Amino acid sequence: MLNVSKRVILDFSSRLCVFKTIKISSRNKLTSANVLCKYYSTSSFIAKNEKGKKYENYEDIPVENIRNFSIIAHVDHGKSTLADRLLEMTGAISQNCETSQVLDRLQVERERGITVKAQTASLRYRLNNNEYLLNLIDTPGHVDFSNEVSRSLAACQGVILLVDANQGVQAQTVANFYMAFGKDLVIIPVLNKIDLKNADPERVAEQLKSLFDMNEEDILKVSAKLGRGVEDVFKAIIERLPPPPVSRNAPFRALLFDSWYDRYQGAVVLVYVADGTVKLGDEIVSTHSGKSYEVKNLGLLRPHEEPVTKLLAGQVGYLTCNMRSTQEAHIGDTLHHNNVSVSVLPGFKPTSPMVFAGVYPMDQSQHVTLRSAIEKLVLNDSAVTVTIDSSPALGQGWRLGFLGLLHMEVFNQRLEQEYNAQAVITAPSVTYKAKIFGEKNLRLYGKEEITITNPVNFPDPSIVSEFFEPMVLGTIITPASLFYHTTSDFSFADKYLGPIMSLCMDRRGTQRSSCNIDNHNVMLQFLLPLNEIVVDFHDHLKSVSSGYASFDYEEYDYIPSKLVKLNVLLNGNIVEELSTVVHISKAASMGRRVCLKLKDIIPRQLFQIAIQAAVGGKIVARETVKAFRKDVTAKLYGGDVTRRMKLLNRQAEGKKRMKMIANINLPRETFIEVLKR
Ligand SMILES: Nc1nc2c(ncn2[C@@H]2O[C@H](COP(=O)(O)OP(=O)(O)OP(=O)(O)O)[C@@H](O)[C@H]2O)c(=O)[nH]1
Repeated sequence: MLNVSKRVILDFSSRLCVFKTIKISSRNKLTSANVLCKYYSTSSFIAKNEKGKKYENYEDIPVENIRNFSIIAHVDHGKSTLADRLLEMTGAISQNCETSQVLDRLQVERERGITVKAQTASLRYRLNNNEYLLNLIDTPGHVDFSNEVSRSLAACQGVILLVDANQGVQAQTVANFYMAFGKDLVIIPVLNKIDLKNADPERVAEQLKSLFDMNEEDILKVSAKLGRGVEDVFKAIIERLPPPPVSRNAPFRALLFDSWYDRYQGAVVLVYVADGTVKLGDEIVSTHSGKSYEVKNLGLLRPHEEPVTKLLAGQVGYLTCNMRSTQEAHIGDTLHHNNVSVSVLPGFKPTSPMVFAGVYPMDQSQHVTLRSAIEKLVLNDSAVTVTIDSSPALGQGWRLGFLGLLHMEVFNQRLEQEYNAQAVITAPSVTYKAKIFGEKNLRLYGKEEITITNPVNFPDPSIVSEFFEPMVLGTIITPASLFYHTTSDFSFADKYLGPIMSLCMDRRGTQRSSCNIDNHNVMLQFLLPLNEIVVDFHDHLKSVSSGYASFDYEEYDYIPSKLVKLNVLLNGNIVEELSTVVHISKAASMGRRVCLKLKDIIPRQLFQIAIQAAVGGKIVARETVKAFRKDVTAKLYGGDVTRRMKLLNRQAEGKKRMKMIANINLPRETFIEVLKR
């Protein structure tokens, strides 16, 4: 029966279908009895250990007293704040701890107020005289980091689905719910921020009931900020979540689900011990690479590193074993003892980068520094793909693949802040495909269908029979009022709905479905070209909806599309780094916008700069940056007009020479800025 609901999720690309099917099946008592009850269940898993026993070591805590869980939520719904409260209430951090959001350790996370990297903390908690080890895995909320969420869930048996009681269910909440539901995890629904004046927990609970078939009595209401109701969260974790399904007597095997780089220890890997025990000095093997290592350090994160001598089944902890290169710590790998065969744990679907951009050193003398910074950062952020690239203007560099634009910006910021490496990042582009024809061309490319990750490699359209571009299925949740004109006819009339629809249409979107999730909120689904949403779609959506609409997307497919390469020319020279691939219908408007943007960004120089946008040989837009005028005749006191002309002619000649040899300096931000609308 579990398979019924899982298949439903896989079979239907539209989430709306999923909602309906789950509802139908639960009505038919198909899933309600077996699947849905998992997160409604209040049957106790409380361990029957000796009452009142306090364990001295983590090793003494039996598997029945371990719970592995994650907090998932839409961005800013309060995951990190709730994590702070859980840490405080278990004594892992002190109550007057200066820095809030303890698990948001990166500088970029604190500055931007977002979680980028999933963090872990092992908490000791006492309930009814029993001591428990609760492993909390904090996850990021932004859609660009959903790979971190999915990895964290692999080590968990349940999740806290946190929803802001003021904002209600958002697009990411829906995505997160289905991610956890698809993995068959126990889901504890928690409404947060009930202290807010505008909080409406009843309305949000209704949304959870109507969208996910949840029971009113299972929904917890808390204020993570004030700590109100947080005790109930602990209780629910212990009572509703099962202990990890592991065996301490079986041979050791562990899932490697995260890693980071430490200057002194090399790669530190985070593991979930699925069976057996691993001790300091043990010889372990990576199933992925077949390499063997000696275990050097073991420990739990509380959330600071606390060394232990062994890690036991059910525990989540860190391990170092002299893994040096970035490739060695393979996310999703199974580690086991040398010469002991074990079955491999299910890994993860490799994440595919959505956005590609060139990364170059500010000048070639910084190449080595930047290379080592990228290598180290990639170890912490395995979603980034790296290939070597070079550009006539920027020299030797790399082409990096990211999960989205925020991911790219965060990567760049981390390069600067954590590794002091300055980089120039070129205009981001998505991956296109093209079908080549002609025997000679097929021989040249070696295959019929080629992938284009860099506009520089855009093939000549005369040898291409068809181009393809990637599409995504976008889900938007926005407030809207429902007005009934007559009993049989109704229509939406709302100040946000219209602008959102036109934004999606403008981005070449096609509407797939719409449904109202309660009397105030509508969920829309659009098929959108990925290229149209990577750069600034989210910002525009927020601005047309006064910040209320939320957006999430999932990969869809490649569809045939009329694509062209838009070149940017400065004084007649193509600047390849600014080239983009666009839909033919957008070439002229995009060209105009890019030219206008460049006109604003490029500083005025002593000579005139012609900015042009061209498709093939056709100029589609042009702007001019006027030269600075220097009054070379200022020092003349009267005198003959020929003297004046002589000075002006000399100046004109100088300018002409300068234009020919001029190397126009573009500010670093240019490459990303020009693409924003
Ligand atoms: N009033 C009120 N504010 C809260 C509560 N919980 C969190 N906040 C505030 O909501 C904002 C976002 O909280 P975070 O904990 O950073 O949210 P998050 O979900 O971790 O955000 P991301 O890491 O970006 O996904 C912060 O300003 C918090 O102070 C609450 O219970 N009540």
